[in-house]
Amino acid sequence: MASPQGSRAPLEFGGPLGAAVLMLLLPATMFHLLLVARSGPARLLGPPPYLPGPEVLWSPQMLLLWFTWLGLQAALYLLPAGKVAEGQELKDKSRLRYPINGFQALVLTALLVGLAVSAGLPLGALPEMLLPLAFAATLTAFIFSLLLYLKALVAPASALAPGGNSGNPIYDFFLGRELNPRIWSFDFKYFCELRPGLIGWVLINLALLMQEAELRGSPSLAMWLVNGFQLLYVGDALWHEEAVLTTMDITHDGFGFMLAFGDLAWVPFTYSLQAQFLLHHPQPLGLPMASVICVINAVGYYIFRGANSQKSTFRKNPSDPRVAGLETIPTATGRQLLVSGWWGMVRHPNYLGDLIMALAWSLPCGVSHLLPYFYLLYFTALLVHREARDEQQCLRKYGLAWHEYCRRVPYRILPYVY
Ligand SMILES: NC(=O)C1=CN([C@@H]2O[C@H](COP(=O)(O)OP(=O)(O)OC[C@H]3O[C@@H](n4cnc5c(N)ncnc54)[C@H](OP(=O)(O)O)[C@@H]3O)[C@@H](O)[C@H]2O)C=CC1
Ligand SMILES: CC(C)CCC[C@@H](C)[C@H]1CC=C2C3=C(CC[C@@]21C)[C@@]1(C)CC[C@H](O)C[C@@H]1CC3
Repeated sequence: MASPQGSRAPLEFGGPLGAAVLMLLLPATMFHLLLVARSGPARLLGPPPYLPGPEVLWSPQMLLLWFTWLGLQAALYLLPAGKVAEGQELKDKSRLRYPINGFQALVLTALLVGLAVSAGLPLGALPEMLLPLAFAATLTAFIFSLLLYLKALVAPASALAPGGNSGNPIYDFFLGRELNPRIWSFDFKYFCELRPGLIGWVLINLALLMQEAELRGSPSLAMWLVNGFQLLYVGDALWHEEAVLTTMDITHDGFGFMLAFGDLAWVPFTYSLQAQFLLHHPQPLGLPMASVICVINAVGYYIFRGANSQKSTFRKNPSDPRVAGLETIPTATGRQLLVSGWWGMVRHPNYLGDLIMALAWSLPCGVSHLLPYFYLLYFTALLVHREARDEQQCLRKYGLAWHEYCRRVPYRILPYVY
């Protein structure tokens, strides 16, 4: 089948075989991590301590809890709080509208959870429920992706994504066929990208901190750091929610298993791995080392936020005094590319900042185990692959001007190395 533009889009992620392997490997990896994080040896590459049977994974109560969580986040999404933003222009020249109230959703969730805990909700019991909850999230992702695939069968061609319409059902199920699947104004991809998973990640971290306090009298310094750093990251993402409207996930990728599983299951249950590890493997951390780690996180955040804000300020208004003095390359599309400031240092300064923060999230867990460094390893692979995909898209968009940018800024993520 031809892509919506009329020409075949190149297959990504290793084509149908790659997609099939990833659909098995990603959930298996997530369950492996959940199991080994609580095991004594906590070996990333060793076998899991046991294979959980259906009685451990399947629980109607946990399924209900999971749907209550999704329902709460959906209700907060629909609250008429905050502004409404327009997305990028679509092929038919229209623009979709999106509510920008993710930060309010985070604050309201915190208030509701605070109230529930003071009324006796045992949040510290959540760590014991991670396996059945992760199973419920994975099942939801599979069923949801199937429904999205079926919905795309009746969607107009103009609603299809450039990538996930190869005609191969496995590949298209994985990548997602429809670009912005919606029911009325409820945008499924945008909702999933930022709300249930990211806020769920923070909530799981908090539950692990409370459980540690129950077990050991008070949370450890390492646990405080991991919770603080990751809360900053999630708070920042929701505060700058509008920026997600220009990411390739929203503008280019369809909504299929990759993003449904990534957003709903992978993010909350694997991104909380460091806090899971710390609950079961307490690590001594002195103030001098903690201070060094805080500085590393601050440097990473400074680069990440500086680069992201510089680009979004420039894209909104190139004459803004904060960016007007920067050097640019004109492109045939009428848009310009920044070639000085953060975007003159490497072609993806925001990825560099993100990776430095990833290192700071693992360091509180010490160096005795590889397991807490899983996020750093996975994230490096994800960003290297993502950078290559973005590069291809920019080459198609900007042609010669992109070649000129690559000549002027030769390094992709790490200056003088890569
Ligand atoms: N924690 C996680 O799991 C993940 C985090 N992230 C983070 O999310 C954020 C968004 O990442 P992502 O969506 O991948 O991409 P970017 O925010 O880096 O956006 C890439 C786009 O920026 C524009 N651009 C590239 N170079 C220039 C330039 N020199 N001047 C002006 N514009 C330029 C191009 O789009 P155009 O020209 O059309 O504007 C390009 O397609 C990043 O900070 C990343 O680290 C991303 C993925 C996963
Ligand atoms: C499991 C798969 C291999 C890949 C799944 C990818 C998803 C987990 C990520 C794709 C893009 C993401 C973005 C973010 C979180 C992870 C996913 C959903 C952010 C929201 C993280 C915070 C940043 O400030 C913005 C990011 C946008 C992209």
